Amino acid sequence: MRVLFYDTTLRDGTQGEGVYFSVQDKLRIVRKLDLLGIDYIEGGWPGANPKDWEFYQEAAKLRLNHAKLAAFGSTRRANHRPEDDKTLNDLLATKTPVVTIFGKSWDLHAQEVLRVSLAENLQIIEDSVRYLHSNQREVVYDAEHFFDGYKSNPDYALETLRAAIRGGASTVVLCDTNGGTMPLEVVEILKTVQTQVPVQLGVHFHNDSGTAVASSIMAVQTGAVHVQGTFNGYGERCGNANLSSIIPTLILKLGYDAGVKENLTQLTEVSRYISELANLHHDERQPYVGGSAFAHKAGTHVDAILKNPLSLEHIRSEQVGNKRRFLLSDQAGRSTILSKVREIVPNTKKDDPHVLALTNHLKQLENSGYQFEAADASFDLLIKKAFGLFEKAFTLEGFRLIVEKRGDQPVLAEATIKVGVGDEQEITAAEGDGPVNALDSAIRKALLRFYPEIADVGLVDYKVRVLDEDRGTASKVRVLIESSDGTNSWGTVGVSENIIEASWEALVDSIEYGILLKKAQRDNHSAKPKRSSNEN
Ligand SMILES: CC(=O)SCCNC(=O)CCNC(=O)[C@H](O)C(C)(C)COP(=O)(O)OP(=O)(O)OC[C@H]1O[C@@H](n2cnc3c(N)ncnc32)[C@H](O)[C@@H]1OP(=O)(O)O
Ligand SMILES: CC(=O)C(=O)O
Repeated sequence: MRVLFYDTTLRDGTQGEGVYFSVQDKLRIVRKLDLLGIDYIEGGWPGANPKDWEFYQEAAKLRLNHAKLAAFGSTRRANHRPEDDKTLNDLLATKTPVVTIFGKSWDLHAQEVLRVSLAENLQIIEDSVRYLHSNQREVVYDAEHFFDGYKSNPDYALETLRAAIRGGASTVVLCDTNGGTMPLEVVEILKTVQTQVPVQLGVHFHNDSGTAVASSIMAVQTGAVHVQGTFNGYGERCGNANLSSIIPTLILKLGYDAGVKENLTQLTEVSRYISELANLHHDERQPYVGGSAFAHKAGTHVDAILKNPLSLEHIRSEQVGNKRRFLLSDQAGRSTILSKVREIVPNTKKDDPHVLALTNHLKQLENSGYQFEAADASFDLLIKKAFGLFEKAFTLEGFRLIVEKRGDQPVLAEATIKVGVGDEQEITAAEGDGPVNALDSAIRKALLRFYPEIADVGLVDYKVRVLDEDRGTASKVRVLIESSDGTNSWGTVGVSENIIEASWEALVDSIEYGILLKKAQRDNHSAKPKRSSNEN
C-alpha cells in the first residue's frame, strides 16, 4: 500500500505562533524535504505577501528529484469570473505543477463567511477548480471544515466534494480545520465518503484535541492515500498533524510504502534542521525525532534494554536516525553506571565494587543537589577518579575576585589566579562581564601556556538553580556549565552555598575534561566524539 505525504510546513506551519521562515529558509527546507522523499511540498500562498511571491519565483529555478511543488490559495471570490480572479491567476503564475485551493464545505461558512448561497458556493468551487485544471495543473482540493460541515449537513458537504471532482480535482482532501473531530468519527465519516465520492482522498488534521496524528493514521488505515501535515507539528493554534510522527508510524509499524521509506534514517536530522531554521527549540519530547524519544532513565529499564533492546523500545532508534541515551540520575542502577564505566574501562563487570560504589556515590550527590543528567563530563571524571585513572591537569594555589561598581557605571569584575602545573606556576589576571566570566577567562589564560589545545574550548551555557529557596541568599545553588570546542560539547556541575564556589567546581571539571578530551584526540585514543557524552 502506497501513501503520499503532503508537507505544508512552509504554509500552514507558518500560520503557527512564533514560526517564521525567510525565502532562503523555505528554499533550503524544500531541498531537504525533496531529498527525504516527501511527495508534495506546499510553499506558501503566492498572493498573500511579497515573501511568498518571491519564494515561488526562486523555487521555479529548483530542480527537484522527487517532490512536486504546490502553490496554495482559495477558491475565487464571489462575483468574480475565475479568469479575472487574482488569487487563481497568482496560483497559475507560480507555474508549479500542483495547485491546492481550499473551499467551503460547511454550510455555516458558505453562508456566514463567504456570504453566498449554498448553490453559489458549489459553483465557486467547481469553476475555480475547472479553471486551474484547464490550465494543465494537478489540482488538490482542500475541503476546509469538511468534518464539521458533514456533521452539520452531510448531503451538502458531499455535494461540495462532487463539485470539486466535476471541476477536475485529482485529490480531494477532507480537512478538520477546527481540530475537534474524534478519530473514530473520522473513520465513520471517511467510510461514508468513500462510498459516495469516487476520487483519491486525502486528509488534513489540526491538533486542537491532541488527536491529529491518531486521526491521520486511522484515516490512512481506512483508505485515505494522501496525508497532509507539518514537520514538528507546527501550525495554526495547537498545530497540524505532525509528519515527524505520522511518517515513521505508517512506514515502520503499518507497513506502508512511501517515497520517504528509503530515507527514513534522515528523519531526525530533517526535523531538527527545520527547528533550527524556524529558530525554535526542538521539542525533545517528540516521538521518534526528539532527543528524549530513546532516552532511558530508570535503572531497571536500562538493565532490561542492555539484555534485550526490544524489552523497552518500540523501534530501533537508528531506523529514524535518532540515538539511544542512558540518563544519569538517582533513578539509575548499576547497569546504567556500568554502561558509562565501560566507555572508559571496557571489560568492567557489573559486580565490580567500583560500580556499586559509583552508583551509591551518584545517589548521594544527587541527594545533596547535584544533577548529572546534563553533566555527563563531571560523571566521567568521577569514574576516572574511582578507577585511579585521573591525574590533575593543574592545582589551584588561589584566586582573588574584585567586583566593583562606581556610580552609574556598569559593574566591573576582575579575577587574579595562581595555578601550578608540574613544577611551574602561573599567575594571570583577567576582566569579565561578571565574576564567573572573569574567573573563567583568567584560568584559561593561565593554562594556555601548558595546554595550548584548550584555546578553542569555551563556555556555551551557564545555568544557576537555587536549591533551597527558603534559605534566601544562604541557599545552596547548583551551577551547570556547558562547554564546547566547536565540535564536541560537554556538561559539568558544581554545588555550594556560595555561587562562586559552585561555579568554580563546574569550571574546573569543564577544563579538566576538555584537556583530557583534547589529549585523547591527540593520542588518537578512544576519545568518543560527544555531542553529549551520555549518548550510547
Ligand atoms: C484553513 C486555512 O488555513 S486556509 C489558509 C488561510 N491563510 C491565510 O489567511 C493567510 C494568508 N491570508 C492573507 O494574506 C489575506 O487574508 C488574504 C490576502 C488571503 C485576503 O486578504 P483580504 O482581502 O484583506 O481579506 P481578509 O483577510 O480580511 O478576509 C478574507 C476574505 O477571504 C474570503 N475567503 C475566505 N475563504 C475563502 C475561500 N475559500 N474562497 C474565497 N474567498 C474566501 C473571506 O470571505 C473574506 O472575504 P471578504 O473580504 O469579501 O469578506
Ligand atoms: C486547508 C487548511 O489548511 C485547513 O482546512 O486547515
